[in-house]
Amino acid sequence: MTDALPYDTHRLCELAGEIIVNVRELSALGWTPATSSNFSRRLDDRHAAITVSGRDKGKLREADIMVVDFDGRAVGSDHRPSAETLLHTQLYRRFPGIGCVLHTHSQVQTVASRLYAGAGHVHLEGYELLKAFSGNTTHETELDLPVLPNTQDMPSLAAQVDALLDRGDMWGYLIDGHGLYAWGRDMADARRHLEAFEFLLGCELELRKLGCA
Ligand SMILES: CSC[C@@H](O)[C@@H](O)C(=O)COP(=O)(O)O
Ligand SMILES: [Zn+2]
Repeated sequence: MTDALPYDTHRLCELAGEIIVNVRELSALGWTPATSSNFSRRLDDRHAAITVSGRDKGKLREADIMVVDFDGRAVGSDHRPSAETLLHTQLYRRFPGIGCVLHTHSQVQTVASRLYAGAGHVHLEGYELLKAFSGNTTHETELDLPVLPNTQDMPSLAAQVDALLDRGDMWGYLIDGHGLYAWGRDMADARRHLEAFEFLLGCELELRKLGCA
C-alpha cells in the first residue's frame, strides 16, 4: 500500500489535461522550439502541477506533468521538474491570486529580449491591446515589460524577479536571449497575457524595422 499523496489527484488530472491542450496550441504556433518552455498551474496552497524537464512540449502526455511544492521540490514523483521551477513557484508562493504561469521561447520574444536588454525593459504604450492585461480598462495606459539578464542560476534569477514584483502591476517579464514569462489568475487569463505580450512585442519589432521606433 502506498502513502496517500498530499494533494488532490483528481484535480491534478484536470489541470494536466488543461496544460496539455493549451501547450499543444502554443507549440503549434512555434513558441516552444527544441523542448524549450515550461508551464504550470496552482494545484492548491502548497503545490503546483508543472511540466517535467526536457520533454517535447508539443507532445505532452499526462506523465509529463508532475507535482512540486513551493520550494520547487518534486512531490510523489521521481521525475526532474522543469529546470526553471523556482520561477513558477516564487509567484504561487507570493501571490495567492496567481493560478497559472506560462513560459515560452518564441522568436519574437527572443529577438525583443536581445534588442531591449540594454534598456532593461520594453516600453509599451498607445496600443488597444493593453486592455488585455487584467485591470486595464483603456488603451490610454502604459506598461514597461522588464528584461532580465539570462543565467542558469535560478535562485539568483528568482531573487531579481522578486525585487521587481514589489511594484505589483506586473504580468510578465523577458529574459535576455531566452524568452518570456507571463502569468494570470487561471489558464485563460495567463494565455491572454502571453498572447498580448507576443502581439505587442511583434508590433514593436515591426516598427523598428520600419524605422519608427
Ligand atoms: C531546451 S533549451 C531551454 C531550457 O534551457 C529552458 O530554458 C526551458 O525553457 C525548458 O527547460 P525545462 O527544464 O524543460 O523546463
Ligand atoms: Zn526557458
